[in-house]
Amino acid sequence: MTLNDIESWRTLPAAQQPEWPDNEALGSALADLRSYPPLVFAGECDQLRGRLASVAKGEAFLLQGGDCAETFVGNTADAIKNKLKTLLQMAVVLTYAASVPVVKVGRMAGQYSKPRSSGTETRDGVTLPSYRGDAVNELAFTEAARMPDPERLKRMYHSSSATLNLVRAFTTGGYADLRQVHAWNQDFVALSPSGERYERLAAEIDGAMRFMHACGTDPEEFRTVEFYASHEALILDYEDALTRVDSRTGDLYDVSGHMVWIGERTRQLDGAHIEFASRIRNPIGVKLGPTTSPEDALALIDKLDPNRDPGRLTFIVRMGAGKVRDNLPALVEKVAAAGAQPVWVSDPMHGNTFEASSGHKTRRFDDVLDEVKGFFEVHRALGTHPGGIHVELTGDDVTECVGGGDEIFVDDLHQRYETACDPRLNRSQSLDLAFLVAEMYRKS
Ligand SMILES: O=C[C@H](O)[C@H](O)COP(=O)(O)O
Ligand SMILES: C=C(OP(=O)(O)O)C(=O)O
Repeated sequence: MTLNDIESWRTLPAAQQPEWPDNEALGSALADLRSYPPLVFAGECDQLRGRLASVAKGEAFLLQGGDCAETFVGNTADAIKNKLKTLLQMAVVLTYAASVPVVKVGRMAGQYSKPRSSGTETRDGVTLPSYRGDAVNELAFTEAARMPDPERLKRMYHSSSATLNLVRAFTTGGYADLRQVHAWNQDFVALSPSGERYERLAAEIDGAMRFMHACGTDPEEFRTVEFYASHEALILDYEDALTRVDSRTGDLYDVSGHMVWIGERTRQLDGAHIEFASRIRNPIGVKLGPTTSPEDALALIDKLDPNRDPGRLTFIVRMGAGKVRDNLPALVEKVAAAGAQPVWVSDPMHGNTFEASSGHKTRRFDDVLDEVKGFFEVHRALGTHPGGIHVELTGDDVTECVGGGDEIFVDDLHQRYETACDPRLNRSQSLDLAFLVAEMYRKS
């Protein structure tokens, strides 16, 4: 393969791309990006594909989560640590309570662009381009802020690099050591019912580890955590500029993240995004919304995973709590009958968004839970593996989704509504979800 092989997407329609006002400035930003070092190593992408192959075979569970939209100003040490801590706590709950190895993938270090329902936003009679993520423009509602600026693509690279650097330090430098299982919860235990529940589980894990230590076993695996980065491959110019030929194999890898996914709005079979994804060797996710037909799913498999490589393709199902039980079975059945074995993951967020009476875009925790339940029920009935969850969450105590054990009401939403795009589960709601999913997993 040569870098020319990645360019085939350019001849096809590419949905949801920014309208850059200055092509010369875009060209210059892309040239800089092409000269930058990779953010991840192709070998790590292969390793993740191996882990996802275990998920596809029913031997592990995928936990994928993070912000709806990362932002440059929100990319602080505390925010990264809190998100990572939340994901580690969820993983511990799932690993211990469901007794299943958990593959940990952040929606982090690259989640800077957003597809939008409408290209423009109108407020008080003023219409401006929609916010498309910090990689493109700014959230502030002014003409200057909403103007796409390709220099932002370089900031996306640098912010992703900084996040990855800290995440790698935390996950290999001692912070993620399983002996810290209590420490991750210290600031939280007294604050929420799920924090207390977690504390009890952490005490059991502590006991088990002391027992193993006393027996002379102190596995190295407890000291570090394997953690991967993923984001939506939305802005194809950026992903293209970060694609490299792997010197080991000669294959193409998008080294902007370990795993990338194609969203519900850009997964057209004859579109540029699927073409781009078909050319790279990274593990690929594709969102499947409620209108997906079995034929769509099979065609996606033929295009993206013609060799039926377990771990190559993850279907991220986001149908909505009211639809998943009706629409998912035909997909899973036909895909299995065709001999394919993608990873099946539930995204219980994107099909359950609504506008609250307060005007905030929100989601009900109960709907989120119900969609995951429906997803598990379908797989249980068909004898297939409910491979994981994909969740929009933050480690901060925001008030963006209603419900949860530490209940948030519509009237609370204004208190800490901080997302740049869609509502995320806060830390308490995320842990609640992990406990409930662990129960479902055990039963299935
Ligand atoms: O995260 C997903 C989409 O980008 C988001 O739901 C789009 O939101 P919109 O419908 O407000 O454009
Ligand atoms: C845009 C997203 O989701 P979907 O493509 O499923 O709407 C997302 O996950 O950020």
